[in-house]
Amino acid sequence: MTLDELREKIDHIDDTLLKLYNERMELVHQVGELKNTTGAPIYRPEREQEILKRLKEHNHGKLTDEAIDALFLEMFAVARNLERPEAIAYLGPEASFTHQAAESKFGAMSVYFPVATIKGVFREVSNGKAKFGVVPIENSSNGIVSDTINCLNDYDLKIIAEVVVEIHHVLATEAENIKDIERIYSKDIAFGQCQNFLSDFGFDEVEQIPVESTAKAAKLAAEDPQSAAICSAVAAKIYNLPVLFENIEDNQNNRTRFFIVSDFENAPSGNDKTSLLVKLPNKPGSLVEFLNDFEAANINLTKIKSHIVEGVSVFFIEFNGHKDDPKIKEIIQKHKDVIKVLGSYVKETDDI
Ligand SMILES: O=C(O)C(=O)C[C@]1(C(=O)O)C=C[C@@H](O)C=C1
Repeated sequence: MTLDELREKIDHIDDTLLKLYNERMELVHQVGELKNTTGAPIYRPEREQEILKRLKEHNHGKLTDEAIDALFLEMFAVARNLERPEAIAYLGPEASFTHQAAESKFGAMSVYFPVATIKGVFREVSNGKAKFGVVPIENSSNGIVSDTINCLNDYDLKIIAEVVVEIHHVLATEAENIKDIERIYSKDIAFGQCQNFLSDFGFDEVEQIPVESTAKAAKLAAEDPQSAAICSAVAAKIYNLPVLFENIEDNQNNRTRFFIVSDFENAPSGNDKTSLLVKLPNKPGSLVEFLNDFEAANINLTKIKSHIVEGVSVFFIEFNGHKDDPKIKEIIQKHKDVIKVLGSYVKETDDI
């Protein structure tokens, strides 16, 4: 076939796709009307998961699973906006990794606003200014984010989804030569994650200036030609800052996991994870006794971290399954005085 013939066929398929998209959105609109009369949540991660799973099973064409995710997640985001536009608060500033995490779930069409602190994100979702909040919970190199645990303890919001983002840093600068760089801006954690690069390239001697975020670092470096920023590629792009080195992090498998919080609970999807906070009495054996119940019920714990909340030792525990699964419900009921269920949500990852 000639190029013109191929393009003619593509045009025809695009017309059909457009018609089908509109037919789908017509139905979605009706779903939205139903939900808006009952007050049911618009975002149903477990339903989206079910659709994606079915499509991947039925797929015999050239599309990879990742391509199916990319195409359909964006379509779901458009659908949700049509049902009822809902704002998303994320730990800012713009172009932060949290912003990236938010966009990977809610697509390009949603209404986003950056909030300066994790507590602020929880506050804006609690007071209804945003329907969803996106906050980091842990990084593969730096561990758990205490502020997020504290807020999960203090606020009455639920974790409704998790997202994992691969963290890659770049060194971006207006300077033409490495020798001209007199200062490097970044977030303290990012400096920590790029130690090998900094010493291998002789930046040990260069002044390192910690700022609130890697996005802010990019902004400052764009205004100061004798400086550089350690930041994300997205932040460098936003501030028009040329990238000198890519992937400068020590651990090339550096990932951050984020939680999406909101004011509703998910129904089971068949592939869920649950997060809990447990405040156990300070007596020997109380943790073992608690964990034995999980073992006896054959529930696979995926995480257990101790943490201090307001001077009291608590455990942040995660396991496979949904809080309404009968065996899990029983354990939660048995320990209800010491447990706070933070949420059950579609499991996206095992290893962070
Ligand atoms: O099935 C629903 O509850 C819908 O709102 C429709 C739909 C979709 O586009 O298929 C949109 C948003 C939800 O997150 C899940 C699915």
